[in-house]
Amino acid sequence: MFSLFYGLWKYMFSKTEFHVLILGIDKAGKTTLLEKLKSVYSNLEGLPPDRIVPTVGLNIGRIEVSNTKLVFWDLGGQPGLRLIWEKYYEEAHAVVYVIDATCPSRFEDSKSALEKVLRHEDLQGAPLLILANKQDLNDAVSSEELARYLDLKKLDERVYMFEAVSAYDGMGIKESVEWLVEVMERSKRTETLRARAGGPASA
Ligand SMILES: Nc1nc2c(ncn2[C@@H]2O[C@H](COP(=O)(O)OP(=O)(O)OP(=O)(O)O)[C@@H](O)[C@H]2O)c(=O)[nH]1
Ligand SMILES: [Mg+2]
Repeated sequence: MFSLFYGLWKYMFSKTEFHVLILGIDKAGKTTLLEKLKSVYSNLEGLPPDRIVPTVGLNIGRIEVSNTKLVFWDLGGQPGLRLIWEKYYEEAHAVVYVIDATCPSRFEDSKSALEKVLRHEDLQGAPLLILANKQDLNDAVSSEELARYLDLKKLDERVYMFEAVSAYDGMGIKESVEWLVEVMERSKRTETLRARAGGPASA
């Protein structure tokens, strides 16, 4: 009996936890963004940019926003490491796709890597936030320009947004996180993941 009440109590009062996958090609600024998120939303001081090295494994960052826990998974974007991305798709509630907005010569690479992500069936229905990063630099293209450059097809049914950010000065970070929380809370994808984990289909 106690365990039944405890289970119910835990279900009602424990905070929802969402998994957010941070993807993008190498040097887009994913890890710098993760460290910025930690600095903005937790007491922990994130690593300064000059101490961040290219990612080979997985970096994890946990933050809390109102009553919601977010767990960010940051993976390496070098070509040989992109094969690992799909191992994390099944458990992800949403995807943040980071693009270096100052580097048009790599937009094509970014676009094809993103299209491959979107084609994967394990990510069906996952909300997508595309970040035009490095806005602190003069030559960064805006989020609208980036959207035009990418000209993504296949976004039809997906909930998505483009946002201009800077992982250095924090521009656009709060708007991004607010959007993510809002869409994940009411996404069909979240219901599906909850049902798979054995919880009620909606809360
Ligand atoms: N000016 C500026 N530079 C940035 C910003 N974000 C990242 N950088 C720089 O871009 C470079 C790559 O940043 P990382 O965070 O390591 O990139 P990444 O996407 O994690 O790269 P991989 O781990 O190799 O996939 C570093 O020199 C960063 O300091 C930004 O918002 N503004
Ligand atoms: Mg990295």
